[in-house]
Amino acid sequence: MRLTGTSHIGSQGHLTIGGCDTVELAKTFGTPLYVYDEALIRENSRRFVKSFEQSGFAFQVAYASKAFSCIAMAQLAAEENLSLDVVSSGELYTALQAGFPAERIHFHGNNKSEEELRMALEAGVGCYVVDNFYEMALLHDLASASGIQVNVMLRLTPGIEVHTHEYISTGQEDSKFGFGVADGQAMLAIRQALAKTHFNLLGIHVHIGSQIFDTTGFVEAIKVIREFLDSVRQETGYEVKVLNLGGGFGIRYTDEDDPVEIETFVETITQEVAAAWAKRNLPNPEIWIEPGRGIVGNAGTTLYSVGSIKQIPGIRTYVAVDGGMTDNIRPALYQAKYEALLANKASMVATETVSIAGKCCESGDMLIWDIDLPQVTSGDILAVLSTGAYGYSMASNYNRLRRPAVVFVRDGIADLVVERETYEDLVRHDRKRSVLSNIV
Ligand SMILES: Cc1ncc(COP(=O)(O)O)c(C=O)c1O
Ligand SMILES: N[C@@H](CCCC[NH3+])C(=O)O
Repeated sequence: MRLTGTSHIGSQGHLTIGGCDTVELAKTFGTPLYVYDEALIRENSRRFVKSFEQSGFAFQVAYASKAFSCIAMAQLAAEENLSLDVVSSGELYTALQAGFPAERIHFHGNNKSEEELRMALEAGVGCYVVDNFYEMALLHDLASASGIQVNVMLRLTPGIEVHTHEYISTGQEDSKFGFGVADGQAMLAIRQALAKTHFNLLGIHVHIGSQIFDTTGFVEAIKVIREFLDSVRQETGYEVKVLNLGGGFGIRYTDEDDPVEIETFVETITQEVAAAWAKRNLPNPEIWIEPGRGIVGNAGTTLYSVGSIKQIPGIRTYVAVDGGMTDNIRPALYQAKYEALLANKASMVATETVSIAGKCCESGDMLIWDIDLPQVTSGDILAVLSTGAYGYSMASNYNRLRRPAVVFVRDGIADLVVERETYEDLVRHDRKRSVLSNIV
């Protein structure tokens, strides 16, 4: 197991993150608890930014807030001079509450509603990544009614298959996202967008999928884009100012994962684009990317308390924790694998193989199958690593569990940035029946 960022095993044999003893964090804030290593979020952000700076390209690194959105995270992204990708009015609202500069917000999504677009227009969002013809017409009607000009990108489906889970693969032709390149929809979309007087067409966007380990898909996508843009230039004379290559940069969850480094992703992308644009005899475009997982994934750790332990002799030991699919749906949804350790026994050697079960009423609510741990006893604190992306953001109240709290840790200080939900929160929107039935 490799600990990342500021995580290490402290003198008491406890897991510490950001200078904080995680066993103490569990006592102070309760469990389950999401703990974020602030220094590592900043380091990941800076590695993306620095790699672009070294490339000489004009660029924007937009943090994809779907990976983990809360006010504190938007503040941190703003401090790191990142842009922000939002995909709903909820993510937009969160960013605005954090004081994130609207002009650095990019609005995504395959079904933005009129209400959401109005909210974005009012806020002065910096760019709309238009996904389909319905949205194009709606956005233009709203922009022209308000008499404003909006920056637009068109999301293309490049027809690329990447090696990742089918639920998080998005670049293939048969996808709900974007205008297909192969079927001619993308060319039609460019023509329509160019004809819209209230659009400033900045360029095109592609996002081929998530948790991608190598650069092949990006290289293929750039090739498809180059050929497409050559035809666009020939047919319309239009040339992009900005190329948005999306997110998807994979991280290491277990030893089975071997993603290339952030620097390699950025170097490959910039070199491929530079080579392609040199062939086209054109000055380099600006490049935008949208990493989510690559910024927060390995910076998050979830702490749980161990409760019941069930031994089925000769078969398996189930170690149940006080969370599960409600705070991390990824194992159930994508068969995602994680590493974990006992935070209070972090320097002890593993002596048994157990499986970590969640507390929900679903047999599929298993966080980890077959993990080697020191002798586990009820009351131990289990730390599941690399849960920073798509954990809290995909959390639910299934079985009426309360969503956990989130703390940012840094230099020995723990900052509570999202409170644990209360029982009152759970019934806040419930209403008692106002019409009583007379059926007895
Ligand atoms: C359009 C778009 N941009 C960015 C991302 C962020 O992806 P990741 O967290 O894999 O970097 C996603 C999610 O896959 C996405 O759909
Ligand atoms: N939720 C997915 C990533 C989806 C990215 C959104 N396009 C995951 O946990 O891996």
